[in-house]
Amino acid sequence: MIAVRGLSKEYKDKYAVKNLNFNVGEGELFAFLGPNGSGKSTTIKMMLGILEATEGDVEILGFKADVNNIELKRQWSFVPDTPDIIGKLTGQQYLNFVAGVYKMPKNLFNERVSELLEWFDLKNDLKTLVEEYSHGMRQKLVIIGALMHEPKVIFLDEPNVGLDPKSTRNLKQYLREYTSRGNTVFLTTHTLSLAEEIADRILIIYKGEEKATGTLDELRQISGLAEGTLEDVFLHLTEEAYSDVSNYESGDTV
Ligand SMILES: Nc1ncnc2c1ncn2[C@@H]1O[C@H](COP(=O)(O)OP(=O)(O)OP(=O)(O)O)[C@@H](O)[C@H]1O
Repeated sequence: MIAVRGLSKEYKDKYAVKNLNFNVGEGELFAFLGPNGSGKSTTIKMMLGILEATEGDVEILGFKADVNNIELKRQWSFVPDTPDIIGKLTGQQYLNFVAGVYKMPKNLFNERVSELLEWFDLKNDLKTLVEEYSHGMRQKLVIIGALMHEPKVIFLDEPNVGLDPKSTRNLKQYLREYTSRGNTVFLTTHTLSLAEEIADRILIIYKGEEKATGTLDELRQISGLAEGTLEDVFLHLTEEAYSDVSNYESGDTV
């Protein structure tokens, strides 16, 4: 479903992402984790064809990533880390607009949207202007818009930011059911418990480079923490990122 080969991005003389290689299979929920600034957003943007790679290739559903490939775009969608929607639309108008872009038949649209509105508890807010929505409500509306045409592949960049506990739980359950129907999820999150709960495989990126990839059990083996949580494993594998703080001595200027 997704194949990434030798993917790199260089800014001036610094690599934001260096030589990433991985595959994500049909029906797989793949979590892409890393500390702040490790290269996650840069990688997603290159995977979607929004940002040009310095080196390497990405294939989604067998096609080279290209935002202008409309046929391919109907088969994937993207939930960005900030839910920017035109505020002057109501929730219903936004969903109608997205359905038009994806050319969804009306009865399929009605069926899917009412199901998703139940899942994400937004059905009483559709007549409200988006500019009056809270952050979490906007996030849920973007998620519904991205899921309603049931794309074969969905990319979610920190989708749970701003969601309340019930919505986060519903999102987790929905994504599991979604992959059980053969669809593929590519997820970034800083909420390691969420990834631990639902991911089939996990890639940890650090300073632009792959640190480890595998199931949680495989990551435990790689890190030598047989009983560790994903948080233990993650902090161990990205130790330098956190131990930098302990190198600070009083009297140092920052
Ligand atoms: N336009 C740019 N010009 C120069 N450097 C950039 C640019 N965009 C990103 N970077 C650098 O690339 C690196 C990776 O950034 P990126 O946004 O991909 O990280 P991230 O893992 O998504 O971080 P976060 O978890 O904070 O969202 C960082 O060092 C960042 O400063």
